[in-house]
Amino acid sequence: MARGGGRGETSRLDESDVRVRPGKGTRPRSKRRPEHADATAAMVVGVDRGRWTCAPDDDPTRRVVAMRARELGRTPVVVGDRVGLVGDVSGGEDALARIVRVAERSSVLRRTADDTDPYERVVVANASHLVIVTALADPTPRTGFVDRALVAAYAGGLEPVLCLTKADLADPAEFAADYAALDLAVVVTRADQDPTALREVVAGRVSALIGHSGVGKSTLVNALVPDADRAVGEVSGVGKGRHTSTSAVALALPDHSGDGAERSSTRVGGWVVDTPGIRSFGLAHIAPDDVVAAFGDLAAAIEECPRGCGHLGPPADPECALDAEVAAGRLSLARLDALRRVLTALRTPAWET
Ligand SMILES: Nc1nc2c(ncn2[C@@H]2O[C@H](COP(=O)(O)OP(=O)(O)OP(=O)(O)O)[C@@H](O)[C@H]2O)c(=O)[nH]1
Ligand SMILES: [Zn+2]
Repeated sequence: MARGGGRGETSRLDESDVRVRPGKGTRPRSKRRPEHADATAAMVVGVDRGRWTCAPDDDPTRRVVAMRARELGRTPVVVGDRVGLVGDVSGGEDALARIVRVAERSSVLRRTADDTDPYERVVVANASHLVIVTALADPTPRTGFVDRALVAAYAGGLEPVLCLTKADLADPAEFAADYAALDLAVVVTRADQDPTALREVVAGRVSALIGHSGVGKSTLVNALVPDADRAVGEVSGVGKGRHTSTSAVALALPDHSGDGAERSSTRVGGWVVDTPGIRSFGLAHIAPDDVVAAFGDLAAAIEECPRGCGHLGPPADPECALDAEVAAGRLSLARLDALRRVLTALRTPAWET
């Protein structure tokens, strides 16, 4: 399921503190895995100044604050990471546990400050879906942002979902049509109606939500997570909103499995990771092949492309094998056009989107 920066290589691709040279893999750090057979399995739900807040699998409604065990060195630990905890995992007021293990990641959502930033930063690990939130109006939707988010999702092993908000202000048909050929789930929401379709997307899994300021992401998060209390319409950087508006946090969805009495008080119905800090994605470290690889059937086709093919077709890539796929009737032109528009985002600086 993991694609691109997925399983098996993520442990060496995710170093947030280390300079990453494009095109040259960093050496895998020798993993000293301490024998903490009794470690408590948990998921990281928040990070704040050297303290990680974790939700143990045996009771994900409990919150355990932990530090990183010294033997992990500077191994990055981010929201969504699956960790092993030892020490005081009671979750009591002054309790402090230690993270002794970080599992390999099945997906990574990365951001950089901009495309020239030499640092890659993983902000969310192990999310299966990336919900790209865009308003249909107020603010005007930007395909550039969506395309860059799609690249980040495909390359990081997340399944993208397009969430079009403020449907009371504009018709979603035209904007959605731009993406229809990508086989991507599109959900449409408006604040005066329950986001039922989105609930179904996020139920029982870990999803990351991203979107520009003002698109209505907090409104959605509050609808999905009744006690989330995300500040709506607050200007970032002012008062109480400031702290909550900068770092990713995983919020537990109510558990709707089983009915009534059967429902357990120690279960959650999935997680949504709100990412207020992410406004853009640095794509400098992503190759066109990483994106195409996310489209299973096309991965084999591009093996016929010349070396270094950017898959954009003529004039940039006149010998791209994807054109032959269209000619042979194995790929629709609409799908190829949509894919190429996303690939173009790789070549477009963030400030032009
Ligand atoms: N007309 C309309 N307005 C909406 C809808 N959803 C949210 N809004 C309004 O849009 C504004 C921004 O909504 P937020 O939920 O704060 O948006 P956000 O994306 O979280 O923005 P930040 O808090 O800046 O990150 C608020 O004034 C909301 O009331 C909608 O479906 N329709
Ligand atoms: Zn090609």
